[in-house]
Amino acid sequence: MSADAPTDFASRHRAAVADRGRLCVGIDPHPGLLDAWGLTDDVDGLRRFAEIAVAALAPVAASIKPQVALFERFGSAGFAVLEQTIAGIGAGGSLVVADAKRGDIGSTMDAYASAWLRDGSPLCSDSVTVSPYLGFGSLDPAVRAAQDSGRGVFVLARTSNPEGAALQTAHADGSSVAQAIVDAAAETNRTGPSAVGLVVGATRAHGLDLGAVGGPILAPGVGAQGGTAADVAAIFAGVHEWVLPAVSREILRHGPDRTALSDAVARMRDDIESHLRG
Ligand SMILES: O=c1ccn([C@@H]2O[C@H](COP(=O)(O)O)[C@@H](O)[C@H]2O)c(=O)[nH]1
Repeated sequence: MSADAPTDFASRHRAAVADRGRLCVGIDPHPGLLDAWGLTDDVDGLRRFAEIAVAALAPVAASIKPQVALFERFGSAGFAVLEQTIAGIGAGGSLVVADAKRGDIGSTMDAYASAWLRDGSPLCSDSVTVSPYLGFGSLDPAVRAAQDSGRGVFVLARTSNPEGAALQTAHADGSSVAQAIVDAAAETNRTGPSAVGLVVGATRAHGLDLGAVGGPILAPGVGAQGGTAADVAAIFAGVHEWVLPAVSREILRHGPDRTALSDAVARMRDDIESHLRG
């Protein structure tokens, strides 16, 4: 790294967590949540939902994860709201995890890297979720863009949904598919700026050796999917310094009242911190 290279993503993540605690709050504007917040299931409702969520969450959460699919369902107007949401999260002091789960051949992956990780793009975020199932090496353009800019990628390794197990726990060359992804992430972080995080669900034991990863581990599945703070502590024993639990519906159900939303963040964060320290 040159002297003027940006701070790497892992360091930025650690600073955010030291300041605000280990929690990534999702902005997932599901139709049912729009309704529960008294909003219409259209782009006006989406915009209002996102504005309220950003105002309540961005000043308090270490990271915020907009679920891209729930903006994308409104087409270009939804993407315009997503752009405003990403800008608002950054202005509020949270790191943005764009949950877009992108993955393609390398040449196309380069375009995804430009969209989500390069300066000047209206969707540019601090990090983006990516799928390694076209081969870990296909992610290289995104990894390089992240390394060059102090941004990050979160690579799906062992997802929180039950359907993931058949593929991710399959064995090849003496290792599970998920472990091979973890090892590739660890090697990438060992040999360059630490820009690669993992997605490992907090819903069940993963059976992975995560000790060498050297980057944040985004752990969705707490709350609506059944995972608890105690599960996070148990499932991620040995890597507590890196785990970043991700919670969407369990926080958002407290809206639209902003104080209730930010109080829910504080309760969840404190519950997780007390289990991880205990
Ligand atoms: O393995 C994964 C990867 C991503 N997700 C995403 O996280 C949130 C979870 O929402 P909850 O309301 O807290 O259940 C959602 O955006 C998923 O797409 C995941 O759940 N599992």
